[in-house]
Parts: sequence; structure tokens; C-alpha cells
Amino acid sequence: MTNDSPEEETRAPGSGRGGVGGGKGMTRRNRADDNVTILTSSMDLHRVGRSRASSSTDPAPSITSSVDLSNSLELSIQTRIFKIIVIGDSNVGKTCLTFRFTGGSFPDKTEATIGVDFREKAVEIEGETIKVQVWDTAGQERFRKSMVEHYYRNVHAVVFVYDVTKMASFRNLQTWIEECNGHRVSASVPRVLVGNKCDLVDQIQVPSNTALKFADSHNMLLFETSAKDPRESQNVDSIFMALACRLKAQKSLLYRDVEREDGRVRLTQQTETKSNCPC
Ligand SMILES: Nc1nc2c(ncn2[C@@H]2O[C@H](COP(=O)(O)OP(=O)(O)OP(=O)(O)O)[C@@H](O)[C@H]2O)c(=O)[nH]1
Repeated sequence: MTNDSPEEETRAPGSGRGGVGGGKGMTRRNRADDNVTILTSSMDLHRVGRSRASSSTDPAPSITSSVDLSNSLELSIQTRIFKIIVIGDSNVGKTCLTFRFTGGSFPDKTEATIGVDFREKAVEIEGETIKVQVWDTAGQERFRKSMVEHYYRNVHAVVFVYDVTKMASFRNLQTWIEECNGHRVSASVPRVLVGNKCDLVDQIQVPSNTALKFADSHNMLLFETSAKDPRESQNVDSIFMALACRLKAQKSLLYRDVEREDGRVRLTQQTETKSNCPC
């Protein structure tokens, strides 16, 4: 299935649908825009899943708790979720980048990702709270083969990562792009290129000009950054915020009007066309 537009939803990871206009031009070392506010720290989706599961086994809700449930359901319905996948060779720093964005720190120790890790962060863009759901995928073939379909299903945006100190990880980008295209990710789904580990200045193998040409030829934005260097943290945020802004700026299906009839929730579609997002 191709992806058409971001969609507001309340479902589990991977159930999103849609995508928006592709990248254009080049951006380097972008800084987060002042208009963009990060609302919460990271939230592990596994934890969310567990808490939802446990509430479903609770005793029958009292009147008060069902009101609470209705309110939280409405809030949840009104929050759009953007699914962004992070792909690239093993060891390029995908996990560290997602940690830096969702948790604001660099992990002391990482292990090879097996399958996928989900992390989520709520951000506010022009008054709307949006959940940016980051899928940190495994770079090693043996840890990804059974999951690949899930990565690409209903994805809203793709982040390709290479290691600026490893030319091979840059050359392999072509393979990652082909894999992405092979999974019917629409050309309209925005993609960005990230050169990570820029703090290792003495070891850089991939010149910026080479990366810029590659990004341009694939209609992608380029970010050169470091998940490790705290001075680069705003730049890491900019990767995901630029995508979120772009996704928000596009026409999207909104399920704004929540109506309840006979205890059921009815969702009414609306179309959003305007955006003042500066990104
Ligand atoms: N110097 C430096 N090291 C980094 C940076 N980002 C990640 N690393 C290190 O690179 C190694 C791999 O990082 P990960 O984030 O686990 O790499 P990955 O791409 O998620 O790897 P897989 O899970 O196998 O696909 C770790 O030792 C990190 O500490 C960075 O910006 N600078």
C-alpha cells in the first residue's frame, strides 16, 4: 500500500497511514525553530502498551472513571501520530539518534537493535500536539529480515543514516533506498539523509559535498550531526521536527469531531488545508 497522508489515530504502532510531499533542496545543520515546542520527554511505547493492557483488566469502571476514560479517549483521538522510521547500516548510530531526540541524552551503552525499538515523543507545532513515533530499526540483516514489512507499512517519513567516518555506510545508502522503494513507500513520503558522528572530526571519510550531491540527487534534506555531542542536540531535534512540520503542513485527514451515540464514539472526517508552519 502506498502512503497518502498523515492520519490522526489512536491505534498501536504500525497502524498509521499516509505520507506527504517529498523533500526538496538541501538543509545542513538546521536548528529547531522557535515556533516548535517539545512538550514531553520520551515515552517508551512498550510501557504505554502495558499500561493500556492493564487498564482493560481492571474491574468495571465507576461513573467517574468512565468520564475520565471518555476524556482521555477524546484527547487521544485528537492527537495525530507520525510514524518515522530510521534505517541504515548497523553501528551508524540510529539508536543513539533516536535516544537523543526522544530522551535528550546519549546512551552510555548500546547493543545491536533486534527487530525494532519504538520511541515516541509529543511535540507541539503551531498549537497542535503531535506524537512523533520513531521506529529505530535493526541494521544487521539477521535481526531485521522478519520485521522489514512492518517497518515500511504505513510509514509517514524515512530517515536514512550513515556514519561520516565510514564510507561503506554511505555507499550502502543506495541499497537502503532500494529496499525502501521495494516496499512500495510512495515517492511522496518525505525522506531525509543524516550523516552521524560528526564529532569524530579527525576520522571523517565522507566529504560534505559528496553527501550533499547524493542528497540532492535523491530530493532529500541533508543533516550532518552527532548524537553524542550535546551541543548538537538541537540539530538532532531538527531532523525529526523538520519532518513533523512538513507532515503537518500537508493536507491531512483529521478526525476532529468526536460524537458519542449510544455510548459509541463516531468519528467525523475533516480535511485540513492550511499551515503556517515555518519549516
Ligand atoms: N563518536 C560517536 N559515536 C556514536 C555516535 N552515535 C553513536 N555512536 C556510537 O556508535 C555505536 C553504535 O551506535 P548505535 O546507536 O547502537 O548504532 P545502530 O545504528 O543503532 O546499530 P544497530 O542497532 O546494530 O543497527 C555505539 O558505540 C555508539 O556509542 C556519535 O554521534 N558519535
